[in-house]
This record gives sequence, structure tokens and C-alpha cells, in this order.
Amino acid sequence: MPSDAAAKGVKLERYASGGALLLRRVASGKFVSASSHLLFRATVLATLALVFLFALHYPSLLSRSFSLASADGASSSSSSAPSRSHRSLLASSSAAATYGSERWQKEIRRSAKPRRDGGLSVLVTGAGGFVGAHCSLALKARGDGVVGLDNFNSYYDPALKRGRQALLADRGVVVLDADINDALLLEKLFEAVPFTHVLHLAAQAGVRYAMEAPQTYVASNVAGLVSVFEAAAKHADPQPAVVWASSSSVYGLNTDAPFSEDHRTDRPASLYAATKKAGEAIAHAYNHIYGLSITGLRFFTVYGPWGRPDMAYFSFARSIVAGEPITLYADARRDFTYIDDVVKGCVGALDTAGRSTGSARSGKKSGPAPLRVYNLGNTSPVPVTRMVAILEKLLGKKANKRIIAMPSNGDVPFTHANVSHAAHDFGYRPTTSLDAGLRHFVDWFVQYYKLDIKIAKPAASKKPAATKKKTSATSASS
Ligand SMILES: O=C(O)[C@H]1O[C@H](OP(=O)(O)OP(=O)(O)OC[C@H]2O[C@@H](n3ccc(=O)[nH]c3=O)[C@H](O)[C@@H]2O)[C@H](O)[C@@H](O)[C@@H]1O
Repeated sequence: MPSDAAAKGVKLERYASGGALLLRRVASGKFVSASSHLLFRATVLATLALVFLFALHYPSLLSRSFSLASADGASSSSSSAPSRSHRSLLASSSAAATYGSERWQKEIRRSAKPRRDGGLSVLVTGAGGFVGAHCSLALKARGDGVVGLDNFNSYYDPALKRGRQALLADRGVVVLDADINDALLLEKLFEAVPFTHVLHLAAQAGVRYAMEAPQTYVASNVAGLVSVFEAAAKHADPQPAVVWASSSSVYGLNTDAPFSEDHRTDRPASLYAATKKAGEAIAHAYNHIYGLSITGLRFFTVYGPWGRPDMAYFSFARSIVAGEPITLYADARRDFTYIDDVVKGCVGALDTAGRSTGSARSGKKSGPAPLRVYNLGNTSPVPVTRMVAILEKLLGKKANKRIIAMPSNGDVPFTHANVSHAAHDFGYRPTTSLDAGLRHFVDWFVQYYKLDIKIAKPAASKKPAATKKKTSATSASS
């Protein structure tokens, strides 16, 4: 081709446009023939078609101005899976306006407006996620304003996330299709609304999956966290207080029990744990330099209705129903914590967060700001075999179990929370037994998947306090 062009005295010039390389012919003295014109047009059309297809699959690799122009305010997505990219371009979220537009701002402000005196205005990242959706519902129910964002990636079935989004939309909470790594989107959000708090729950979860997709953990849990702290520190005026999801996994190879916030967290057993531990160090730096009020919450194996299908209790329930085998790691124990208890902890942490002391304008802080970290666990570890036994009873079917020694996949043998700090500072008291919590989960599970299963009745309990009433978040989900 180049030699042919040279022979015709035509110079080919390469230049970039919209992420694709176009070839332009520049005539050097001679007329370009009609057939060359046709060929040129066909090439341009084919290139444009390729650009369109490229944009459809990889919007994150294109420029910022592209994401600004997208129809639903979707952002770039370093951490999201391809299905989100399609959706962000083709589908519309409840805030269907171009982000930054007047209509978009109006929708965001309406969703963010508290309906009670002294109410909070909270940006919830990961609002399409398990904990994020429940917290958003609880905040909205008590009269706080909530704006959610989520990239709806396909780490697990996005339909479940869309279901949670629909639930939130019913309550008047907007959840934007957006990624925490989209700095411009975050700037626009903080420009539009003076959020009092950020509840940052968007993350790449799952301990074992980190061996398969290590970079997604860095993109979400490290780069994404920095992106949120950057926006909160430098583009919000006044700065909000940030409460974010760390993890019980930071205790890693710690053997002192129950795990206390004062114990060592410098021996992570998985990359997932290491990214959460890195997050805690990053939080320290942003608090120190910019005066951001930051609270990290170490969640302990949170479960319940609308939960995560990648987690053991959920995937085991599916396998039991389907008659498929499950693999149990011998002697593994977890401090399983029910979602309603965790929601109360998150809300308590938000309510007691204390103000940030920095200024986005001057870049200076007026004094030290709060920097806190709390365990949110259930304080009673249970063997995983016991969790399976409860599921078997509720579902009326035996599991096809295969018990093996715990593989070296990042798992730790047990977790056990000491929650005295959270109890002292915001009255955190978990009250849901694993039996009661799994019953709520199975109720929802059977309904959600329209299963023809009669759930076993609870045995008469001597301790009625353990089967506490459902909160609004749980009732909403069942
Ligand atoms: O507490 C935490 O910090 C973490 O809790 C869970 O991680 P994990 O406790 O590993 O939860 P599951 O994946 O549901 O596993 C629960 C238990 O089942 C065991 N398990 C898991 C999978 C399996 O096939 N077999 C099996 O015995 C695990 O070893 C573990 O003891 C979440 O997935 C993490 O995102 C969260 O940060």
C-alpha cells in the first residue's frame, strides 16, 4: 500500500481521532481519481464503524469528553467488566440526563435532599451492592438524602444489582451508573451537592477471586479509594466526612482472638486483604494532610437478603437446591454478621463521624480531624459446617458435601470480632443469631428465585430476643 501510494504521488498522513487512527490522503499535485475517492470514503466509513464498535466495548479507554457526552452520565471504568460498559452507553439510569447538565443536577439534588431537620446528605458508592443498597434504604427511611453510584460490573449477576437499584428508585433514591475512578464525575457530584457524608462501599470484594483477577482489586480498592479521597479532599466545599468499607481480612495471620482494632494487621493472607490494609494506610495520609474525617469499618462476613451470590452461604444455598456438590474447608469458622446489624453500625459510624477540618479552597486544614477504625462483627464465630447444617434444615434438603483441607487461597481459618470500640462510640450491638439471619436470607432467596420450597418452621426458641424484628431494610427486601 505505501509503495503504491508513493508511485501515485500521494502522501499518506496518519493522525489520531477519537482514539482511532485514520489514514488521510493528501494529494501532492495530482488529481485523485474518482475510484480513489470511493475507496477513501469506504475506508473512512469502515473506520468510523470500527470506532463505534470500539467505543461500545471500551468507553473507558476514550477521552473524558466522551464520557461527559454519554447519554446516561456513565463514567469511565477501570475496574468494571464489559457488560457494564455496554449498559452505560445503551441503557439509561434513573438520572438519564447527561451528567453535569441542569436536569442531571436537579435530579441529584432532589435525591440528596434530607427530609428531616438535621438530616444527612450522603453519597453512597456501591449503592447497587449488598451493603450499599441496605444502607441507602435505611438512611432514606429515616429522612436522610441519598445519592448512589455503582458501576454495575459483572463480578456477579448484574441483574441482582439492578434489582436493588429498582428498589432504591421506588424510594426516591437515584443510583447513577458511574465508576469511582471517574474523577470528573465525582467533581461534578460534589459541585452539584454539598454532601455532608460519603459512605464509600464500592470495592472489589471476595477473598479468593483476588488470585484470578488481581488488577481489579488494585483498580477498585486502591486507585478507586484514592479517587474518592481526592474528590472529597479537593473538590468538596465543605469537605464531607468519609466512612468506608475495610475488612476483617486485614487481621490476616493474626492469632490473638477475638480480633481487636489494636491487634497487628501487617500480615495479610490475600491480595484482597492487602488492598484493604493499603486503604487504611491511604486513609491515614488523607486525614493527616487534608484534614478529612475518615472512618474505616472492618466488616466480618456480612450475609442476608439481597446478598452476594459469590459468598459461601449464598452459593451453597443454590447448590443445595440444585443438588450440586459443595466443597467445605475443614475447620473454617466465621463470625457471620447479619446485614441489619451491619447497617446499624454503618449508620452509627456516619452519625458520629465528626467534621473534616480541611478546606478545598485553601488546601489547608484548621486542625486534626477524626481518624477511626472499627470492627463490625457478630462476636460469635460459627463453623462453616454449622452454617451448612442450618441451610439444609431451612431448605429441607441435604447438601452433597465434600470436605477438604483449607487450600492456600488467601482464606484464614477463623475470624472473631471484638466490637467494644463500636459499642462504646456508637452503641453497636449485633443481635441476630446465624439461625435467625439465615432464615431471613432463605425467605428472600426462595421468593426472589421463585422456588417451590416450603421453608422449615423455626423450632420454639427459648431466647426470643435472638429472632429480632426485621428492620425496614430487610422488610423492604423481602
Ligand atoms: O469478613 C470479611 O472481611 C470478608 O468476608 C467475606 O469473605 P469470607 O469470610 O471468605 O466469606 P465467604 O466467601 O462467604 O466464605 C465463608 C466461609 O466459607 C468457607 N468456604 C468458602 C467457599 C467454599 O467453597 N468453601 C468454604 O468452606 C471459607 O473458607 C470461609 O470460612 C467476603 O467475601 C469478603 O468480601 C469480606 O471482606
